[in-house]
Amino acid sequence: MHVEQQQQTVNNAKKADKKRRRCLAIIKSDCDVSPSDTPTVYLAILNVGLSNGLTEESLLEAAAQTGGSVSEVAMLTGKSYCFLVCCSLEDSQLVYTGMHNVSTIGQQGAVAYLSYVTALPTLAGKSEWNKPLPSGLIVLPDFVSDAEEATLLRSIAEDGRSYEGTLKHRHVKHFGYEFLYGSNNVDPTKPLEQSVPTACDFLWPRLESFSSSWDWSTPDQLTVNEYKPGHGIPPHVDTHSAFLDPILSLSLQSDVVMDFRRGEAQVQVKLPRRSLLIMSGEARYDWTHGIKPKHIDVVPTATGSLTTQARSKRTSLTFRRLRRGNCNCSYPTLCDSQQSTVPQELSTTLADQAVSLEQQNVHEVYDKIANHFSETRHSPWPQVAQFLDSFEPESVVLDVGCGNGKYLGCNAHILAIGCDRSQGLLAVGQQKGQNVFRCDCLNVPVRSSSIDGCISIAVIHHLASADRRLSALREMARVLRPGGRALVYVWAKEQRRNDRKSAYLRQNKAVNKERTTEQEQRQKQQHELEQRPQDHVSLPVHTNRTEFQQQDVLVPWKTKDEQRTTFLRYYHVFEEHELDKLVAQVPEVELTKSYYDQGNHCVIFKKIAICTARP
Ligand SMILES: O=C(O)CCC(=O)C(=O)O
Ligand SMILES: [Fe+2]
Repeated sequence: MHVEQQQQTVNNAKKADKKRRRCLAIIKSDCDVSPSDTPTVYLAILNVGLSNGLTEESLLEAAAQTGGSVSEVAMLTGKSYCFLVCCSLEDSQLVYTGMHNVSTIGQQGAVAYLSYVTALPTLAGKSEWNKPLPSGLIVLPDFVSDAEEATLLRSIAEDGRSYEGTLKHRHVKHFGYEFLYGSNNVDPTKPLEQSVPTACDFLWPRLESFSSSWDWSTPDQLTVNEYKPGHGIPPHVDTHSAFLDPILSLSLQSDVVMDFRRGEAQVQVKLPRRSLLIMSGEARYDWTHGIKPKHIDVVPTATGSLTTQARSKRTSLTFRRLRRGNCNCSYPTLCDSQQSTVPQELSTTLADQAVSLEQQNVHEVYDKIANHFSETRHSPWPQVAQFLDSFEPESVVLDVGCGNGKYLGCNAHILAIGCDRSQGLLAVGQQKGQNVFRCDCLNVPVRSSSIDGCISIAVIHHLASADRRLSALREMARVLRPGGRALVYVWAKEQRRNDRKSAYLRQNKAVNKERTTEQEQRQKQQHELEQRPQDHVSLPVHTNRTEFQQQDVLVPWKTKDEQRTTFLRYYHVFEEHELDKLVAQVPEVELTKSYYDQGNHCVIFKKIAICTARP
């Protein structure tokens, strides 16, 4: 190493040390946490936290890259630090060396400084445990004895005729009816040969005293889940139309912590070994439940402090009764029987109202938000830039729906022209001297078969009917010369691939949440009401940074000015292969590539060189 480089490394370490000391002083005064000179399983992550855009997911991702296992994350509202509990001292050391003064995390990519600390702050996570339980949720401790636990486990293990399967994170077995994970439902016409084992019968009389709150009837379906330490179950609601209320879950062999969520609210519930969980009413219908895939849980002690608890193998018995019909609960949000409009009807209504809906909730909105929107759109997506680079010099390439024209300067060797509906967005490009003109993507004033290439990035998902989306593709096909190529991006309904969230989902919710005061929240709701399509079909307003529940939605855009007005933009988010199928309906082109890129479905197609000579 050169002397200069050595000097730089030393300086860098000194600087990091100084910053770390400053951060440690803050956590000492904020929450009385002291550093430890020797390794502990508790790590303070300094300089990054909820206040500068760090998410639990991105922190866990960075920690996982060091090879060390983490059992708990404690994020503190409004703080630029947070804490990790590692599974062992070795894990803690791996995370420490892998991340200290190395990892740049959080929304602004700040460097993380790490320090071992003697304990978690008492306030961290503790408030998690002081929340009221979701209404309708009951945990009955010691519902079965040790001996009964053993009997139940034996009877379940002995049964060879039940339906078994292994999911990614756990082993399952069904009695009475098979739960089909593909459709998240049961087939009531196909009872299994083996019904719920009679060895479970002693449980039902014990429930009599509670049954006044529900229409109690003996369960006819049992799902046995076996979790090894580190296994979990993703947050879900048991399909409303599949099962009645309540749902019971008996925990055997190990304690575990279950997370209940409703919107932004999250409640952790400890399920002790041999306890019975009853989910009824709101807890059954309106909250999701799930178990994080961890080895160790952080749980409250009798004295109210927090401690860690290693999981062992856990077997849960979930007892349910089939519904056989539609659900008419009063919690429509998660109810599969009560989705706001039947999709077929909705698409017909949308088609009828497409022009005015697009006018009000696309064109007018983009004209109003043009400047702010443009500020947030500067870096070209790499695969789009790569497509533009694949054209020969002097090629003519049209960007349909070019917005602020960020792709027009990507390849200096081609002639890039752009068009857009929004005058406001075009003005941004015009100021930069770009070749842009105003038109609708359904009527592009360009001669047929005249250009070499086309791109259309995040445009046709703003068209409110399948016919109109198809027409936009036809228009691109028309203007391409034979052999010309087009690239189209649309937003995907699915914002997660291979267990990885798209950038859209990964962006921190906490930051936005913190900025939203109650007054702003009220204002937002007011604006949303004003911006809702007045004479239009009622579309759901999507919650940003969450998965899409429907394909046709209104997505809020909040301006940055003092008013912080919320505008609603109409989107049709695409299912997998939906775009491919549209392309297949355009006879002049062939699909050359179809892929998924960061929450978007993307296609490349080519105009076929049709022989037009007649005999
Ligand atoms: O393991 C548990 O207690 C819950 C299982 C569960 O939620 C399910 O199978 O739907
Ligand atoms: Fe469940």
